[in-house]
Amino acid sequence: MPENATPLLDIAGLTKRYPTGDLALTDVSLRVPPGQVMALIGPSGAGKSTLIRCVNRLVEPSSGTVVLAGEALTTLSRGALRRARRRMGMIFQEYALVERLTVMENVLSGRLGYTGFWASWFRRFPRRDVEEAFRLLDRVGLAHMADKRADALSGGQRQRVGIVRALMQDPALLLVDEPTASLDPKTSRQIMRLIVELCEERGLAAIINIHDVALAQEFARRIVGLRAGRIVFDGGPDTLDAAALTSIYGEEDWSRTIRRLETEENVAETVA
Ligand SMILES: Nc1ncnc2c1ncn2[C@@H]1O[C@H](COP(=O)(O)OP(=O)(O)OP(=O)(O)O)[C@@H](O)[C@H]1O
Repeated sequence: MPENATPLLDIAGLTKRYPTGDLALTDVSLRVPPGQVMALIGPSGAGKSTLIRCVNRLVEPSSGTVVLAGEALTTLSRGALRRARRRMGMIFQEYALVERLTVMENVLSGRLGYTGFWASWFRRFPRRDVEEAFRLLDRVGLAHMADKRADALSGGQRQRVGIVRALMQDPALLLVDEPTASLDPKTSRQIMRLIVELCEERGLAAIINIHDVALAQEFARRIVGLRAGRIVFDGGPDTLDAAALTSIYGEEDWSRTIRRLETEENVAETVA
């Protein structure tokens, strides 16, 4: 990013110490320009989830600042934070769908930050929200599942619903926490491809916490490596070589990990 470009997200000097004494993040600074899809990698316990959750204050930072589109999130009151969170769509590993509700109801719950509580309670969503939900479900190949209960879906389908629900918020930034952790390799690639395509289509930035280095390399334009709560790598996917991987994960034989992926799959071909 050019020095003078205004970032969408500007994290400066972020430190998080949990009440248990665990120091999860130390002085992390990171700027994400609009529309950039960034992968966050690092060993277990490096602080990836903590960093993502400090951005929308699901976890309260101990010190440092998080600024989204010019607004300092770290000092917002509860009400103001609730409004600011509309601009950040969160996608979780475990889908976090309400099992007994339909796909459509789960998707529309993405509008809860906009629709009043009682209107939501009585499921009175504006017509344009319902239309947008159908459009997005169609985009991810799930329009025919709108009336199915969430507990009838496969893992890949659930993650697609989670993605659509996050998009219903009309966010500027997606915070994605291990989106493929419970999925098979083929479905994982389809989900990553879908997230990246949707970000491109909608000019969305994303921070994707992902364990799979090959997937990160294939789909993200920028890779940030965390180790023990500090950023130790920040560069393009092509610069993630054995030395960089060693700095993130420690000594290991990386020759198999950094092989190029051989096959291209067509995400449109199957709805997982
Ligand atoms: N709620 C919590 N209370 C206390 N310590 C925590 C809490 N959550 C995380 N930690 C600690 O903070 C550090 C970073 O954890 P975090 O979950 O952010 O790492 P991670 O890189 O996302 O790991 P993983 O890849 O295994 O999910 C770890 O030492 C962890 O034990």
